[in-house]
Amino acid sequence: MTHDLQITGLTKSFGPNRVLHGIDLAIGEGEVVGLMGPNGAGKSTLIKILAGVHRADGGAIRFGGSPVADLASRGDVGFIHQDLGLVDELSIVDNLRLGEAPMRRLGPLLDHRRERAEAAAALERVALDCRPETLVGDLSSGEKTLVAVARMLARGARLLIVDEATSTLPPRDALRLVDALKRTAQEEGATVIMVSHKLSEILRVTDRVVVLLDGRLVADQTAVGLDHDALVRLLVAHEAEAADRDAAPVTAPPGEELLRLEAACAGRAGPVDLQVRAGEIVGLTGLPGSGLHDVAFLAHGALRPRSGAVVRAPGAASALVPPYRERQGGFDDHAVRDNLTISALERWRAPWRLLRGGHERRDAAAMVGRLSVHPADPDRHYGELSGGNKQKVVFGRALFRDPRVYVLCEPTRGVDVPTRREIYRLIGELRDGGAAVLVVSSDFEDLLSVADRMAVVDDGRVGPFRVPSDLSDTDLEAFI
Ligand SMILES: Nc1ncnc2c1ncn2[C@@H]1O[C@H](COP(=O)(O)OP(=O)(O)OP(=O)(O)O)[C@@H](O)[C@H]1O
Repeated sequence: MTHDLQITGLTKSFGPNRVLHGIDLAIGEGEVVGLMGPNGAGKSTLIKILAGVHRADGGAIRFGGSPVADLASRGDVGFIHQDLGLVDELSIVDNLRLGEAPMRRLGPLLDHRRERAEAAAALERVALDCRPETLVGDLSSGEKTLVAVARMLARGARLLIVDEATSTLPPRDALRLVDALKRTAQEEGATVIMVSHKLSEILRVTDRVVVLLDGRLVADQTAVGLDHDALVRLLVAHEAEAADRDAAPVTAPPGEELLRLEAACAGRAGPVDLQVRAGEIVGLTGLPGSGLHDVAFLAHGALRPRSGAVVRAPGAASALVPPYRERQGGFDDHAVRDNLTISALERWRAPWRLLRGGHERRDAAAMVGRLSVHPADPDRHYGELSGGNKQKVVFGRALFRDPRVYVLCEPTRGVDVPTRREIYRLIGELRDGGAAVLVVSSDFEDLLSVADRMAVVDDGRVGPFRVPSDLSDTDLEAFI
């Protein structure tokens, strides 16, 4: 059978909220299609309908010419989400075989040799140079994603649907993954649908770009000849502004020191020496496992130093945007408003400890507007927001605390292009308002856009600082 996918007139509402307005999309065998669009556009909802998590209200899905309700539990379709469904404590070969009948030689004798040989062949298909006996827990996040892809391919997947799997990966791992997907399409004729906000990935590997906006398909065009600016225009539907890298000029020299780490050690970080002054944005980048986020937790005070010291100027409070909004982000069953204001309730306290509910509501609504949270309804449950919109709420919560020190981990993870710019602008505003800002991001493009000086964290230590505008293309390649 063929493995082309045809979606016609697909609709979906959550309560009164229509999220997909009749999507028509046909994807041919062997195509690599980038599915893009702003936060809350309906991309994940579409993928979740294909995966059988949600049921469409109307429309039809045909796969290989036959009508299907969804593509769940089909061997020839593989879904890759951020949760890869791998078991860290098992080897690669055991993970590849998980849920399958063991290979046997004769009677009860197991054929481990054949299992290993097949695992090695599966790893070769995704260009992962690891021994099949390696424990999955010892792999980097990118390597784990490649194992998940290898498992799908080994089970006969011909259509791979990849939903923001690269947003938590460092650049080098993200490139390995998208290149592996491209190769399976080119060499094996597999079809790939890839949801991503990362323009460079989309431009690197896709044949075609499809854009969703407010639940409607607003653009569907070949990626051939598409460059960065044209893609941005397609996404933001207006003239591309100056390249992100040119943003945020330094306005005033930094002032007093607000945060200092002195040979501080905690978790995987240390010893770290670092100063951040008022009116300055300091950027740190690094690979997962480098201790990057532990430096952030130390700086914020979420990790106590086991040796050395973390010193903040008297009265200088700190706010943290944590790196993993799924686990550390917010309270799913509470309103967006509560999630925004919870860490700063003192702002709205009246005498006798009463909360000025009206002021709180008004300010939360203004923050929802300022960060373009979609839908713009502070009473909506946080758990109902799309991933990128959750990220905006977590950012807004830090802004409400209005501290003098900000520690922002992965501040743009999963956010769309216009919001990424808005967040860069806000970070610039914090600096210009006299805050000390530490941006900790495995996406070094964040730092190129906002940081006044930046360094790489490796093996828990902070390397030499560089000014982003002084970095040559060779320096940038070294970052990737
Ligand atoms: N379980 C749910 N209940 C109610 N509304 C929901 C639910 N899931 C999604 N929505 C709403 O559907 C809309 C589309 O969300 P979806 O997650 O599909 O967006 P997205 O394009 O994937 O965004 P992002 O880029 O931020 O991940 C949003 O307005 C979201 O609030």
